[in-house]
Amino acid sequence: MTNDSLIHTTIAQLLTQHPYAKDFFTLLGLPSASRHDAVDTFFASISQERLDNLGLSREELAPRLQAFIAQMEKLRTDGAPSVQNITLCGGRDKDGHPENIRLELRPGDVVSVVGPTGSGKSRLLADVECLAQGDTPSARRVLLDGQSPDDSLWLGGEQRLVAQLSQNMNFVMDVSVREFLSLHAESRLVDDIDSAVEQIFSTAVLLAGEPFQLDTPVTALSGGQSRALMIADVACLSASPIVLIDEIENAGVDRRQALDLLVKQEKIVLLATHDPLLALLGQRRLVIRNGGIADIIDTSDAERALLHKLNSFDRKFAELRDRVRHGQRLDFDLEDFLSDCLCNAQQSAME
Ligand SMILES: Nc1ncnc2c1ncn2[C@@H]1O[C@H](COP(=O)(O)OP(=O)(O)OP(=O)(O)O)[C@@H](O)[C@H]1O
Repeated sequence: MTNDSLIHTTIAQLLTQHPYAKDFFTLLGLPSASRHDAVDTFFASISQERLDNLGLSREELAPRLQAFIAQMEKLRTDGAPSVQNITLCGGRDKDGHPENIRLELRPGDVVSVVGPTGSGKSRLLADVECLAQGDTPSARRVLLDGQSPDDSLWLGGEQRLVAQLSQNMNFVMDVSVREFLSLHAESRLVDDIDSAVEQIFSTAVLLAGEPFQLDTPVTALSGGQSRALMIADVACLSASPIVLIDEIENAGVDRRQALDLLVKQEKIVLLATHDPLLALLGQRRLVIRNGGIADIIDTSDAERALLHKLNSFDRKFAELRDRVRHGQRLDFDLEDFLSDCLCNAQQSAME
């Protein structure tokens, strides 16, 4: 739309084509009665005092509106920032010893980050998050498509390359799950907000295992539900191609499904964990010792086969957790329980 045709159209028509322009008009103090006015009529009716408060001249309004629409359309059509690979270039450990690694990760890669408490797992995730360039305590560098990222990538907001899901997630907004998801979908300029909200919500409920409702206030969600909601949100809505997860074991989330979901979206996933089942879900694991990557272990076929069997043990343990959660006693025969576990494991190994 040219500047000229834009200012002669009615605000109502413009909002049908570009719903996000509502924010622009609201800032200028649009009363709902003015929606049937042409854009230029509305611009002419804005008081000089309001323009002075906003630091704008009347002549600037039309070009500003056009630039705003162009920028929003660009965001809408550009979609996710794309990355073919990231390269992690070693820095040094806590004693200053060099970390001799150069690790390339591609979309769909899941890498676990393992190591004792305090060894530096979170530091590694933080280095990826800030796209470190030798400027963090570990002196690591992160390259995007083989190059140092350029400054435009530190824009933040929704075009961010990296999404982080951390263990401590507290909502501070007093809104319902529906409002929270709608706001996010709106800010991502999603066309069909209701379907996006439904999709994220049903995925989150599946992951959480414990049902909640669309009108539940986000502040009333349990730790596991909040985490499930954020994982579903990142998987279904976030444009970020890199996802960092700091521990999902204690959150009552179906961890396997959560990871599968992220992998299907062709994200690069780095997952710090102490849990053997999660660690084995990655194609490889980075072993952190004293602040440095001490080893890189590729998950072997034997480990994958073991994981399959251990998962059936885990499902049996999940039944126990459920019983405890529902206030039941754990009075069962241990021998029977173990032979049940083994039988399931053998069955799943044959599938
Ligand atoms: N290479 C390094 N050089 C200097 N300091 C480091 C390095 N790696 C980690 N650290 C520092 O060591 C401390 C512990 O690291 P971090 O919190 O990453 O450990 P962690 O493995 O995530 O621990 P936890 O399992 O308890 O979450 C932090 O202060 C971190 O900044």
